[in-house]
Amino acid sequence: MRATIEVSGLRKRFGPTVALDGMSFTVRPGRVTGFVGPNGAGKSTTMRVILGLDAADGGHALIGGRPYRALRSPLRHVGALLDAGALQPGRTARDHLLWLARSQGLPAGRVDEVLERVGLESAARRRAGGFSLGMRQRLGIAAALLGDPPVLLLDEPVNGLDPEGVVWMRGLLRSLAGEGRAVLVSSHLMGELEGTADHLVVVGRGRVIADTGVADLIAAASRDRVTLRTAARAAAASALERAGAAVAATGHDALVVSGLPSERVVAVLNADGVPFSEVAAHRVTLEQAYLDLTGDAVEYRGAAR
Ligand SMILES: Nc1ncnc2c1ncn2[C@@H]1O[C@H](COP(=O)(O)OP(=O)(O)OP(=O)(O)O)[C@@H](O)[C@H]1O
Repeated sequence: MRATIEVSGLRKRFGPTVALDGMSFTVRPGRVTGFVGPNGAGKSTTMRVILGLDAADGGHALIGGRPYRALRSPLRHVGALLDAGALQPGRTARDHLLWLARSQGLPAGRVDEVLERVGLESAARRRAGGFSLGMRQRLGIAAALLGDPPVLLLDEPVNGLDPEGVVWMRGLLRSLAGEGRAVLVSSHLMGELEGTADHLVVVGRGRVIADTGVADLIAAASRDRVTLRTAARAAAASALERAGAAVAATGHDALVVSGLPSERVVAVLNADGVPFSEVAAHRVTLEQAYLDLTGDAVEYRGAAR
């Protein structure tokens, strides 16, 4: 089976609310694709439609070329973490996974493998009802991995994880993609995705705003941004603003200058006799690049009501 998710022209309304308005993108194997956008942009609805939990009004969503409902033994094709709270609190972690394996015709031997992979071996015989949110997330991931699927969909997997758990999750997602799986991860934490995702699908108001490599997005947003070190911050800022740049202070002797290439920044400062000690290319964070993309576009926020 091909390790891909293809979403094409999905439309979905909830009464007067347009949740999906022509959502289209492809998740490719061997990389982590971040799925991001403001609250209400349609991320969860898209994931639910991919997994056959919601029916779309139009368009289609395919896993390895087939709709979810046409998959036999779906856990072998796609693993999902949508709601880590959805488990029987009285069951032990191991029994929960054994029940799931049995119901899907998967070998019971997989249960101990996935418990080890998510670091829950020592808690395997404890009742899941007493698990912390982080442990529930790990158990949810274990369930998603039970069928060794080539495609994974994870909704906010770092939610509720402590810093150690976040580092662990990042490593796990990287290694799952390294094994050639297609990994789609929704998140609100851009800082997290910066260290994890190779690719980003940015959505707003039920459709795709940008479908881009993380490195390309950061490079594009960093273009014409320089960091300037100067003891004469006020004089530098006014000279550069007169030349058309936007200037922001980032430290007692540092400015970030946007809108002018570094050679122009140097020329403007020299022409005004403003001293400086350093002009360097500025690399924006993924969060800043994302805000550049979505921040000024009110139309991308929320769904039409
Ligand atoms: N079952 C439902 N009934 C009514 N409206 C719904 C339902 N599910 C989603 N919506 C609406 O559809 C739109 C898209 O919601 P969705 O949960 O897919 O967005 P999201 O991008 O996942 O948001 P968040 O980041 O807050 O999780 C929102 O306006 C939401 O209120």
